Amino acid sequence: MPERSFHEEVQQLRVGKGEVFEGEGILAVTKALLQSGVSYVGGYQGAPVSALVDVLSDAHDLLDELGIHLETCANEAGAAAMLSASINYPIRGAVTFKSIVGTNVAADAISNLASAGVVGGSLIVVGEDYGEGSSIIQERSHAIATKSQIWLLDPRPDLQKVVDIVERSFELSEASNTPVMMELRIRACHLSGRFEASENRRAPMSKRSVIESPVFDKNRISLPPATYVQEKLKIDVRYPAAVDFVRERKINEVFPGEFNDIGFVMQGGMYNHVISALRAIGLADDFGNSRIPLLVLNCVYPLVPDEIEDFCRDKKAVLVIEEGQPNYIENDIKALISDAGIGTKIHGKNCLPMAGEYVGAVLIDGFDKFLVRSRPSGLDSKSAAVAVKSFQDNRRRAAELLGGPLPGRPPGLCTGCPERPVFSALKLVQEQVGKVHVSADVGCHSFGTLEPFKVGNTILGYGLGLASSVGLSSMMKRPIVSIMGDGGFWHQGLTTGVANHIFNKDEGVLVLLKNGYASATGHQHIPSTGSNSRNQTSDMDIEKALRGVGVTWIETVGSYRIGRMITALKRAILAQGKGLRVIIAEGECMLARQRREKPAAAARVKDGKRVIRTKYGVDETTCTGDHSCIRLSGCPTLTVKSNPDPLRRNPVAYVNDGCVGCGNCGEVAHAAVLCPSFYRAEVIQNPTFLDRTAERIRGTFIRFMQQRQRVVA
Ligand SMILES: O=C(O)C(=O)Cc1c[nH]c2ccccc12
Repeated sequence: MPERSFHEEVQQLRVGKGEVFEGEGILAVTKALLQSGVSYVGGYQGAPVSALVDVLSDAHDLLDELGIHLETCANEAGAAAMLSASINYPIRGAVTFKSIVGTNVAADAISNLASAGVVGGSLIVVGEDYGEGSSIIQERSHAIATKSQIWLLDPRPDLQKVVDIVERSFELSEASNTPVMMELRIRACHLSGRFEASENRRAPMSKRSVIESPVFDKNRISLPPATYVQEKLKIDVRYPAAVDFVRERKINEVFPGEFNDIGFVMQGGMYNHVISALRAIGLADDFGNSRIPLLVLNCVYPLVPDEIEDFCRDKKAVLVIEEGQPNYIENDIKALISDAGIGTKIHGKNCLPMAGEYVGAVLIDGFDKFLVRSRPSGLDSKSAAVAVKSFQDNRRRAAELLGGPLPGRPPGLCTGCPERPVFSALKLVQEQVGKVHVSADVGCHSFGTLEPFKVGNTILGYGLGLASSVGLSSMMKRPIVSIMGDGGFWHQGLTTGVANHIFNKDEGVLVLLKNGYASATGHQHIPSTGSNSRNQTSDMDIEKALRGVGVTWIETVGSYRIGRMITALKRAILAQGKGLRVIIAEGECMLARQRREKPAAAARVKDGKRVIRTKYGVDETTCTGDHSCIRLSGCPTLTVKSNPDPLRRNPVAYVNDGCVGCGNCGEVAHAAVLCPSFYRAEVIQNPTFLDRTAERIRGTFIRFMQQRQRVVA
């Protein structure tokens, strides 16, 4: 089961016309898709739109009733390719994935789709994973839209607006025969709110109302000479049609203010941040009314020239608020204003930083710079400056009180994670065979590159650990050890990594971490889970797939068996000349396992049944306080506490109550011949008569021995 279940929330997707829908951004998007009459939906999970894929999966009964096909895709390329259904047929569809990395994976299909053009509305909902909460490369989706000439919507984060923009997207797509992309930033995906719903619409063509005969149109094939015509169509027909639609349907919004000789033009997605920053310096009220006129671009590509000109014409200065780089929108607006012969001074990245998320404090600094440069009439520049200064003083004071920067908190593996012992083993085996280059991959295991393991020299993309090793492997003295999760394996790694490695007869070691899910994105099911998102069993198996493409050297080791893992790694590393050696490290994701087992154990305890929980601990009198166990583990429950011995000052290691009893700390201590201070305890709830009797006997014996010790002492 994925990390979050939306079984209750999806009931709201049935609400009808005039009813109020309350919930999260991603649920609102789903409802808007149903109201738009889509025939098919799909996607590949990734922050911040993982939960959108989960919502669609949890809503599969309703989707079925409406005749909507749902596909949980192998990767983003597969998801984008689904939109081909709308090239020849007037059917609407939507797919979702994260950007920018997911959009990169999808780029081939997006280019082909954009060139062929569509007759049915096609929407790509991208999670714009940019800024301080992001997990990936800092790039924008804007370039993807402009280079393929597909339209980019960036709705103001308000659920009614988001729903409206989804519905308009399909109309825009159909009016301009072009797929549309809608970017949702991290915070917008998880924004809660309400909107007035309308009825879900059944599509005229769907799996409940099938297409009688296929359409063939050679002009829709992406091959020359059609591709030459398609490029001309993009420029001469589709682009102007999109501009007209955006203008006529008033996709962008103007909010008047009182200081009319200045204004802000912003990406729609920036609106909430801008308003709260303005409010903090007294330039917006508590209801979100700005005193500075605003042009909010819910469509950031294409721009509507006359809208921009009309907004700017009577103003002496305008600030463009555009997050990330390069400053595409600002440069386009400068060109438009210059071509129109308008004298307005356009500011942007000269006041705001070129890179990084525009959080409140960043915006306030930028507004300050803009107001100083533009000197709007009627605004008491002193009062704004005073507000800005008091805000900046507070920040400075907070920094002083902290006395220094806060310690960094790199992400790490969860308590009991089956990947931790594998990284401990990889660290330990290098003491025996020498240092190896480790080619890391995307997934939870990418945290193996950070403290305390620091195992992993490069990361090149999802499922690309093995593929990225082959440029270097023939030049390395020792084999490269590549890492791949089962998520990455099915997303990309089987073909680009494994098959290609065998085909080229490359040398190397692959450690395949099989935890059963796409864990980092929220435990979505993958072929090696054993069932799909609808819980239909699947009989797909990594080992069979490996053998199918010609891998013969395969060893499966339980993830927590560090001694065995070291032996297997050593064997694989030393088997030079044997091609690809694969070690499958098998151990279910502990987070998923705990989510399943904890409620079951709690229910058994409640029923009065006997339940045993294993917990590890450190004998504080034996611990020397050198903390080598912590350096080889990084388990969040393995921490320190004051040394109870008044003669020793080093804090001792300590296992807190979060321990799930995976046994890694003890195994590591044993494999590394570290120290004998780890013990394993069994915590018995609802003990039986036998348990109590055994406990009494043990207690009596221990007390007897302790008394003897005191006598001897
Ligand atoms: O969900 C995330 O944060 C990820 O980075 C995972 C991910 C999903 N699709 C991808 C495509 C390329 C690289 C990473 C991912």
